[in-house]
Amino acid sequence: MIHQSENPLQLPVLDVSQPLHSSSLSSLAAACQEWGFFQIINHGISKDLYSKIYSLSKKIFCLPSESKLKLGPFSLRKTYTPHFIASPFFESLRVSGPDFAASAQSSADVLLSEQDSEFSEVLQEYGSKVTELSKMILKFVLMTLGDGYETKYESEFKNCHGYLRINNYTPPENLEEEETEGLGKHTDMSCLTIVYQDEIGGLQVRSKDGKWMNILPCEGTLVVNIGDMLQAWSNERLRSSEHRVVFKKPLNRFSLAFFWCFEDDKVILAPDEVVGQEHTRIYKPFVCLDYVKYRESNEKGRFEKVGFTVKDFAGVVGFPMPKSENGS
Ligand SMILES: O=C(O)CCC(=O)C(=O)O
Ligand SMILES: [Fe+2]
Repeated sequence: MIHQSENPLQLPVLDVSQPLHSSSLSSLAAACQEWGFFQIINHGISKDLYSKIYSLSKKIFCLPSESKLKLGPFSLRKTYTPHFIASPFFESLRVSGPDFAASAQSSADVLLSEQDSEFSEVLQEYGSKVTELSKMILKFVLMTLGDGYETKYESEFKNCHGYLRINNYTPPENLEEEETEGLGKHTDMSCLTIVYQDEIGGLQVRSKDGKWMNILPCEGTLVVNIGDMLQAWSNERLRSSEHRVVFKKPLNRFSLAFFWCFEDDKVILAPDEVVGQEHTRIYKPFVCLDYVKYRESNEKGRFEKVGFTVKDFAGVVGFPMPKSENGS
């Protein structure tokens, strides 16, 4: 394991083509507790695959808004998030697994006139690869909890599923204010998120004492972060950190975020051995889909805004359940 040399944030870089050595495991454990973020290399996703997705997606994002809104939040498919929902400068397209090809094709069929299967083929390839990566990384993350925890994979995580969000950021025409947000601070709802960012940069993670730290792009490196589902399941031994995207320069940014999540009907409850005898349970058990709905049913929560986190939803102390949950 090597460390990124750029300032300011030094996240460990995990070589996922190698078995995990004990020194790597301890830096990974420290990063998962302190930042909830780390990076991976030798992951098998080529720049060429990313570039193909980039150019095909750009064709879609360049279409007029009226066309894209056929997939918008008020349409049947709801796969497109237009500008001004998460931020004025952000739009995204969702592609769901495990049949990424079918999901991508159904969006392409609505938007693109010429029949072409390339978009769905490249997304299937990307989706399958990042799914396998998620499984492997999740096992590594479980190992950071201690000996024997990787066995929890089979009993707890084998029904996880993933979806991809293709994110397109367009800066304001006059970028006067330094650090205009392209995507406001939020935590991810997932167990794990894997992000392929381009060379523009702008991704930041918030430290425990509230400082924004840059996660600089580095060719061949993907960013991995822990999401709320794993934070709750691990009784906060793994951290789901707030992060955001800012424009440092007036340049477009393009990223692929893959969310690896528990199945909808999973009851998330930290196992006793994860909680440990000397700790108290921080979360009440909750059904995964209820949390997703809680976030999505609320204007502020919908786009993963802080204030609608898993702790607000299921934290044990002083966090009332939302109205729909307690029947009032
Ligand atoms: O664009 C990025 O790098 C991050 C995107 C992100 O945080 C998200 O989609 O949840
Ligand atoms: Fe995120």
